[in-house]
Amino acid sequence: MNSVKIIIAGPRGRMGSEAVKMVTNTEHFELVAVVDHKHDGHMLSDIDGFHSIKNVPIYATIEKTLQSVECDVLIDLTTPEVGMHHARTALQYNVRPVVGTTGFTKADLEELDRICQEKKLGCIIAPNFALGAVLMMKFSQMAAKYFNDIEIIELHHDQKLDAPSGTAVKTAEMMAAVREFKEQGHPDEKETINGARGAEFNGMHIHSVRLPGLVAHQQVLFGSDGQTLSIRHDSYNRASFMSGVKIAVETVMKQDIFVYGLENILE
Ligand SMILES: NC(=O)C1=CN([C@@H]2O[C@H](COP(=O)(O)OP(=O)(O)OC[C@H]3O[C@@H](n4cnc5c(N)ncnc54)[C@H](OP(=O)(O)O)[C@@H]3O)[C@@H](O)[C@H]2O)C=CC1
Ligand SMILES: O=C(O)C1=N[C@H](C(=O)O)C[C@H](O)C1
Repeated sequence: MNSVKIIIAGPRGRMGSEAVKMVTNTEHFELVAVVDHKHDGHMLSDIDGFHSIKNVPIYATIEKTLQSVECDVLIDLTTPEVGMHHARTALQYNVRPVVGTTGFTKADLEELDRICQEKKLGCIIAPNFALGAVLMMKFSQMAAKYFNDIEIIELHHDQKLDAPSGTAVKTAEMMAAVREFKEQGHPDEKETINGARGAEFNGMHIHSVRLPGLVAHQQVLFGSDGQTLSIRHDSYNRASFMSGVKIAVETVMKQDIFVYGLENILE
């Protein structure tokens, strides 16, 4: 297999630094550059934590990176506005994006889908790369056919910028596709403190917990007459996401379509 030439945006981040490790430790992957708005012109080996990673240049912008190196795939782990710009630009340069960044709008996803169709290029956006989390979403979707009383509780570290999490939104979308619609809770319920019932999505409620010590966790609660069902997934570190990132990079090289969600590429 030819090696896949990869650029990573956000290499100093919690996820980006783990992705640098995964890519440089994978035989058929080659890290050819990174995008870091704060270290233009440096080498990755100049940065603490990356001293052993040689010959990887840093560019401040995606444009400069794509004009300077030849590459196949962009892995983006930044912020929603930056990630959207990176994905759109990568596709314009015929580079396939694998995006873990969350917080994209429906319009963002539709735009990327449109560009992929025009360019006949693959792009994978996955709100959660942990295989266990993908199963949690799929199991929740299965359960939502039979239990339409549902509450989602997602719990994350307190440095997270977006709420609800991308995973919670994706889970709610997957369940809404099969669930008989129901407005959750009592028809006359009133919040005495704003937000007490969480965010509302298609009649379901999503509760976002932020605490130091947590990494990424989600519980989907189903209720029915005399019974409840809880489906829970926990990520205790960022390495838990990397097998999914690796699969996404391998898959995006063989695809010429837009994919939203890792569940759509797993056997
Ligand atoms: N799909 C999945 O499985 C997962 C997705 N995520 C998502 O991934 C994203 C990143 O999460 P996390 O790693 O925890 O966040 P971090 O804040 O740790 O990392 C984001 C990084 O992006 C950098 N950055 C910001 N702007 C730019 C830019 N213009 N160019 C290059 N780098 C830039 C930041 O640098 P600086 O701080 O110096 O500005 C920072 O190092 C989030 O959206 C999160 O929700 C997280 C975990 C799993
Ligand atoms: O910011 C995080 O940490 C995570 N973000 C993703 C999300 O928003 O769902 C995936 C995972 O939950 C970790």
